[in-house]
Amino acid sequence: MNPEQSSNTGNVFGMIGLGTMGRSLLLNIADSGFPVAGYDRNAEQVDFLAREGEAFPVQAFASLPEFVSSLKTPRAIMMLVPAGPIVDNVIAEILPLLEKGDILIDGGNSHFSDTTRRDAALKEEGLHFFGMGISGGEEGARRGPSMMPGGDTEAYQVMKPILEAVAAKVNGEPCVTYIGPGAAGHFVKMVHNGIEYGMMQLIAESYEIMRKGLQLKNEEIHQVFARWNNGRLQSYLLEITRDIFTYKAPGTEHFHIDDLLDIARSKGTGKWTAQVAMELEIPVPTIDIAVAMRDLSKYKKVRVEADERYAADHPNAIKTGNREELLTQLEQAFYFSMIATYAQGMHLLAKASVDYGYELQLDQIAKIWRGGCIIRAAFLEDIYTAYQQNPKLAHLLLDPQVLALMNETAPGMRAVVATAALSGVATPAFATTLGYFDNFRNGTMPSNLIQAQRDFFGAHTYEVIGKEGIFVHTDWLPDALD
Ligand SMILES: NC(=O)C1=CN([C@@H]2O[C@H](COP(=O)(O)OP(=O)(O)OC[C@H]3O[C@@H](n4cnc5c(N)ncnc54)[C@H](OP(=O)(O)O)[C@@H]3O)[C@@H](O)[C@H]2O)C=CC1
Ligand SMILES: O=C(CO)[C@H](O)[C@H](O)COP(=O)(O)O
Repeated sequence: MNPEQSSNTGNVFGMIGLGTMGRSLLLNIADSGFPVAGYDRNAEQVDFLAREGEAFPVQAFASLPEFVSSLKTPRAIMMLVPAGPIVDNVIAEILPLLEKGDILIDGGNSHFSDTTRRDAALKEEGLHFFGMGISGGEEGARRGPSMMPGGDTEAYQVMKPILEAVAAKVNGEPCVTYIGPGAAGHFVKMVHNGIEYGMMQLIAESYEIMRKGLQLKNEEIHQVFARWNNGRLQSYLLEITRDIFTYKAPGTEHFHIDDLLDIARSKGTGKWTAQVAMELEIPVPTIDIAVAMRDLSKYKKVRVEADERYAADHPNAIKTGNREELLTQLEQAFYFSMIATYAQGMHLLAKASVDYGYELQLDQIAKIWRGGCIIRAAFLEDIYTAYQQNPKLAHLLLDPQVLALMNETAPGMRAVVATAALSGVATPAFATTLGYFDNFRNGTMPSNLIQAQRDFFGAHTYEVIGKEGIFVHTDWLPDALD
């Protein structure tokens, strides 16, 4: 570290990585009147910022030492570079240029275990480090994202005025709050993305029911999503989906959605959510199936071959005399599944809070997700209210208002899953979510049989009703070895 470079004047904030997110967030911060600096290893990005930032208090640098020297001390620097080893490389490059007391923020989608490791290593160097999830995509970063900072509280207090100024606002309140110690911010952002995966899969399955099952045209599908988004299902993801179904590429007469290959890519946050949920033994099946279906989508060649071989025996068109009735049921099924997906995510957060010591306040997390982020939705207001009323709520589905909504929408959910299954329309996320719910509300699961089987073949022992905590073994075939 180099103590020669201390300065009480200069830019109050610096950004490393001037791509989609970094440039947009930096311009947002500059928009609020803070003098800022940006650095990228890519000269084109530096030029782009210099051009776009002409009207703002922004300086763009192609040299890391010059960038660091331009910052007021203690320095506040955020990295918005691709997650993984690149973050470690950037830290290694910048460390010799920093002083004790400087603040380094990782605003990317880093895995929370990397953040835990970096937090410990940078503390040793006398730096204040914090991991912060940012959501909202390019437009959110530029106009107002939802931000999930965790880790060093001292650093958060320094950054708070800037973060609150640039965050999205709901009812005048900023969509940013201190999330918790260590890697809490990145953990919460990861679960946000897991919920995002679940919601996107449910929307895709609704599209499948409409286009293949009901054979609706894109204009009609647009109308349905528009109607949903005007009601209780209102959400950012439905809003953009509605608009996707009106877009025609310049010079073409057809809808662009029909040109897109049906292979869904991913950067990993959904998979990490599913992996961690299994580690923590929290069921998040809607998120699991969303990850699995993105994986299945990649097997295009095999799917096409299977389609040709199986198609005749598995028609997709839904034979219904009443299209409007099915669309009403679909709206209910979507709301039911949406609630269950958020409930799974909140359940995971509650467990991680205990096991990892994150001290999460679920009401505050729901509150900052109401605006700016990709999973913002009218229903987040209900989640916020539920955890405000009962911070110790064991599961969102036990909240009385949420319970009433689940009961009201369950008939539509059952009708959609049954109709789709009988017609051969693939709705794995809807079906899985219903199965999750039906076992969640099941006081006597058939798991006693699994225990009997485990004990039969492996002498794994089991508990007896009324004697929980005492494990016994039975010789299930007493005469077999005689
Ligand atoms: N895009 C989105 O909607 C969202 C992204 N995120 C997360 O934010 C982070 C950034 O994403 P995004 O802005 O989309 O990524 P981009 O790829 O658009 O931008 C990353 C920038 O970082 C630069 N970079 C890479 N390595 C270095 C380095 N060693 N030193 C300096 N600059 C470097 C890249 O330059 P080069 O072109 O040379 O590689 C590029 O300009 C990721 O972790 C992402 O997961 C979070 C929320 C939303
Ligand atoms: O964090 C985000 C939004 O909240 C990013 O857009 C994220 O990269 C999307 O995930 P994936 O690329 O895996 O679909």
